[in-house]
Amino acid sequence: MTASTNAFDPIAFAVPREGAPGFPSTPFWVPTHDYHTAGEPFRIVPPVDGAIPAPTPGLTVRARRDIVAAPTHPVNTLRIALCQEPRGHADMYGGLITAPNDAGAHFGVLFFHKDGFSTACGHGTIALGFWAVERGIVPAPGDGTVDVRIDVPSGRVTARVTMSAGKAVSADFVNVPSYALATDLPVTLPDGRELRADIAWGGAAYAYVHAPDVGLAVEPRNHDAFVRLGREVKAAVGDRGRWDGYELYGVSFVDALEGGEGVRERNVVVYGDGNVDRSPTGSSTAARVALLVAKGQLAVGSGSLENQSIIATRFIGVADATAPSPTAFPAVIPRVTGTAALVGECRWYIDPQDETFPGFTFR
Ligand SMILES: O=C(O)[C@H]1NCC[C@@H]1O
Repeated sequence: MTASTNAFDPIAFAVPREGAPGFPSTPFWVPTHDYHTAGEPFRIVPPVDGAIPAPTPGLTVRARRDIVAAPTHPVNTLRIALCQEPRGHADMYGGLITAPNDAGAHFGVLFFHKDGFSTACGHGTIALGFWAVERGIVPAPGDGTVDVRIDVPSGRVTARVTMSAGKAVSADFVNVPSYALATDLPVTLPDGRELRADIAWGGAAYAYVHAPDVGLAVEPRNHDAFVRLGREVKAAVGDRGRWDGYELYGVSFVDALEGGEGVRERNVVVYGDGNVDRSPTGSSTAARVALLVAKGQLAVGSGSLENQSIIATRFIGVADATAPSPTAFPAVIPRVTGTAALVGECRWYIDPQDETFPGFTFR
């Protein structure tokens, strides 16, 4: 197998170009650094030469996202090749490192999953904090904290990495302003069942449903049922879940946990088209914090949300500050704490002549 590592530079493609070349017709290799955050995969595609690209004046990460999301765009084809089978699976997730909006951030990222490019990703931000200090992209002290500033489609976020004895041990995802969009919306499932949903924004819009209302415990054995219900709730919420030009991204099925300090919940988020988050979902935890503040169950600067995932990993969410709100509900700056870990370094061979190219999934 002979193929150049540098045959395809996806970052160079994430700019508007007249007559831009399409996807390469010959095979090439793509290196990735693969992490998990609370069990959720995060496949990082670093720049081909290792150096963070310089900003393109006037071109934001949000604009780059909208460019590469076009169905025939070569970076969209690369997303499918890296995310779907045979190199990934229906619940794979990752991020392609790109230029920041300006010199105020260390780098930008285009988040991707099996269905497209998302606007927000808390678990990915936490993984990127670990990646940036472990790769020396952002210098870190042996002990203490360091802020990794990252431009994402929803705005500028921070991964505040805590270091101990030279190792990254946890990271805070400090999000864009987050706020409730609606509470107690009636939702009718295809079988006629009536539910109530709250909607909130944490860089992406989420609907929150009580898991007991659909008769399911938030446990791995129920994941297929949650996939079906997630799709049904998303369709039933419809345009009522649209915000900032984007459709409802995910549905969180929430169960209250007994005892302990503060608010304790276990949830599973079904995002995109039926994708199951193994982590508690960072951006949804952030939106949930804002929702709990709106409902008087958390306060800015006091109290916390312990948010567990379907596999019982956890994030801790707090509201650090208030922010101007574009809705009738209060806006807050949420901070969500979790941990990530390297699981491998890969070198993927992409052959456009392969019979399964660019990829496939069963759902
Ligand atoms: O943690 C998060 O915010 C992301 N995890 C998968 C779905 C979301 O984008």
